[in-house]
Amino acid sequence: MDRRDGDPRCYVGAGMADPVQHARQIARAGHGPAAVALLEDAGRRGNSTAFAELAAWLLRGDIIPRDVSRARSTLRQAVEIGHVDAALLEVALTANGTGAPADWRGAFSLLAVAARNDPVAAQQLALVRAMKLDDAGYPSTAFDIEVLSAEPYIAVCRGALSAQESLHLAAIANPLLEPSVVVDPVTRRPVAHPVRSSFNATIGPAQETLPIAAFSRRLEVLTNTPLGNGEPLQILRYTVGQEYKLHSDAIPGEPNQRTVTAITYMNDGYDGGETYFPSQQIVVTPRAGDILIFHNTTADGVADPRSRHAGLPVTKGVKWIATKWLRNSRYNPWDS
Ligand SMILES: O=C(O)CCC(=O)C(=O)O
Ligand SMILES: [Fe+2]
Repeated sequence: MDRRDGDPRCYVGAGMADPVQHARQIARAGHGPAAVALLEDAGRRGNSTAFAELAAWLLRGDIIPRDVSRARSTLRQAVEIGHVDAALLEVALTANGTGAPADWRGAFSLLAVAARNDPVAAQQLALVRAMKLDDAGYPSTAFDIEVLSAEPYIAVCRGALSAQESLHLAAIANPLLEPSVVVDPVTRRPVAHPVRSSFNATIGPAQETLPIAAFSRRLEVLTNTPLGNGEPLQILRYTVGQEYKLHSDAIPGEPNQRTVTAITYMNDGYDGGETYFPSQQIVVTPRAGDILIFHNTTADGVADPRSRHAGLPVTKGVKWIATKWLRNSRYNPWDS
């Protein structure tokens, strides 16, 4: 590597071919402000990827300090000069209220604009158009809920996710799948553990497409829990032999407890994989589109051992679910 690689003066205005690569190099060498200046300059010259890259840095906060409202304005600049992925990211942040209040109608309009040129955006728009929603993206029709147990509360809502919506969730999650982890009770950090042998993907706020944002609002209604209390959606995939052994979704000693869980069965046609609550002797057989909702804590907020549950081993085929853990109070999804 050239000795001068770390010196920003060698790059700014040096006319090198790919300003994004150069900005990354400069940033890695510890010259964040020079890297930002390089991206801004390239963006102003019409390089939409440079603006999109800068917006990503501002959102992540790893290279330069996080600044979500500046990320939003930088993203706007990237979209204005035609960056298609930035357009979808802008939709996600507009709908979930990152850097500005959540604005469903604004997000829908942005997606409609993006859909004119981008088939991926067009497909997402068609999915949202097929939903029955109000002006804020909430379901405009009621869902029937079948209560399986009053105490602890365990209930099922049948047919609450369409096959197209399920495919969309799987398509977004598939490239993000990695071995599942659990929260370490001592360090509170995610760690691999034999209790949970599935693969999973976290759909963070930057990956939350408009169909997924609508789905989150549906879960808010079904769980009677504010949207802002939800952790990012987890998509889990279990192959033969994989399982989630008996556990509580509540986290020991956590002040902002996981009070409610919503598990959406994305497919069926596999063997095994039932969700089992031993203390209630309840076995829920997964059916594509059904949503299982249960409370993990008692009314006074402590972990309820009666809602301990397991995802039994899959014995044939592949099981896909979407799990939403909802907290007692607001949860910052960027913490995940
Ligand atoms: O796979 C299942 O049926 C249970 C999943 C589960 O317990 C969870 O995601 O918290
Ligand atoms: Fe669980």
